[in-house]
Parts: sequence; structure tokens; C-alpha cells
Amino acid sequence: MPVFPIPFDSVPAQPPLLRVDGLHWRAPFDGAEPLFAGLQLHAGAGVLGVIGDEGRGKSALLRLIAGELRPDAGRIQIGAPTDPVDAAALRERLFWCDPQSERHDGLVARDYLAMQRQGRPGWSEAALAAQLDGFALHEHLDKRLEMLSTGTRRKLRLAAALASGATLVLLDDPGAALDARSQRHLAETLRRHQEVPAGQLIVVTGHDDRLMPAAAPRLSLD
Ligand SMILES: Nc1ncnc2c1ncn2[C@@H]1O[C@H](COP(=O)(O)OP(=O)(O)OP(=O)(O)O)[C@@H](O)[C@H]1O
Repeated sequence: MPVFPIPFDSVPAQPPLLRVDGLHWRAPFDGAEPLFAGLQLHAGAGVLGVIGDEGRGKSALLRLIAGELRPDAGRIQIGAPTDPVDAAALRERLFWCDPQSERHDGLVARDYLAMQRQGRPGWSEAALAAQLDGFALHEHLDKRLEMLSTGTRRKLRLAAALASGATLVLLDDPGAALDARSQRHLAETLRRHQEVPAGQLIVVTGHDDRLMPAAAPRLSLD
């Protein structure tokens, strides 16, 4: 297992939207190696790729950033240091697109989207429409999530993430289980976002950087 520190500044000229300082974490089971030992990561608006083989800690890093896992040591800050830290403010700032989640599977797709829209002042109907077109989701909007294929469910979650307007969007292995057309659409969406990031950071994990815009910075966990 790799052990860091990695000094990493994706776009040093911009104010960071994500700061990870001195992150230490190991999985809570006997014999687990530390996955992060002093990770430093400051990233500004745009796309950040987190690349690594199986088990390198890509999902764990996103869960640590999302607050689902507790760091053993270190600080994680989303947005400016002066931003409020209550749950509503965090919801505005963060969209965590967890592909493993089954939380919303009983909802009809358009109700899932309506629920995700709540409490997100940056939500964009235009961005949502572009994602529904790009991922060919219109015909699925009246179905419950549990009736959808794995790929379609993932596309629906990605559409919500990309419409959310959250300051920080975390996409865990978004290319997995996507058809070729959807992969092209996602790569194009990320490329455009890298060109015009509009104050938003999208963190994308993957085993390789196929989906990443050429200009986007990468953090390798290998
Ligand atoms: N929520 C968790 N609780 C306990 N251990 C975890 C948790 N998430 C990950 N781990 C452990 O951390 C290690 C890294 O797993 P992780 O899923 O982050 O890797 P990954 O790079 O995302 O791999 P993959 O490409 O296979 O998804 C594994 O040993 C895993 O068992």
C-alpha cells in the first residue's frame, strides 16, 4: 500500500475549494496498512482526477472528504475557512455521488431529482436538462430507481450531481457500468467544466484517466 505525504496543489493561483491537510487514515481492522499518512491536497475550481488501482483508497478518500469516515488525524475543509459548517450549509457545498448507495432506490426517478434539488440554491435546470439528454434518461423518469439497470441508476445520480451546483462534487468511479455513449457524454461534460469551472470543483476517481480532461490535474494513489 502506498504511504504519502503528497504535496499537491492543483491550481495554486486560485483559492482552494478543497483543502486536505495532514490527513492520516487506515481502515479500522487488524493489520490494515495506513492508506494516508500526511496527505496534503489543495484543489481549486475545475476537475481533479484521483487515479489508482483497486484498493488504493480512492473511495475511502471521498468518504473521508464527505464526512462518512473520520480521519485518524488531519483537517478537511470544503469551501472557504470562514464558511458556516452546519448541515444545511454543507449540503449546499457538497454533492457526494456514492455509487454503492441504495438509499433512494424506492423513489421514482423524477422524485429523486426533486429531492436532490431541495436545499441547493445553485441547482441548474438547464444543466439537468443537458444531462437528461446526454445520458438518454427521459424515458426512465417515471420508474423507481430499483427498477433501473445499474448503469441507468448511476447516470441518474450523475445527472443530479452535475446539476447540483454544489461547490464540491465527488464522483466515485463514474465511468463504471456506463455505456460508451454515456462515457463520451461524461468526458465531454468534464472537459467543458474544466474550461469554465464557475466556482465548482468536481473530483473524479477512476482506475485510469480516460474520462479526465487533458488539462485537469491528477492525484495518483499508485
Ligand atoms: N468504509 C470503510 N470502512 C472500513 N474500511 C474501508 C472502508 N472503505 C474502504 N475501506 C478499506 O480501505 C481500503 C481501500 O478501499 P477503497 O474502496 O477506498 O479502494 P479503491 O481505491 O476505491 O478501490 P476500487 O478501485 O476497488 O474501488 C480497503 O482495504 C478497504 O477495505
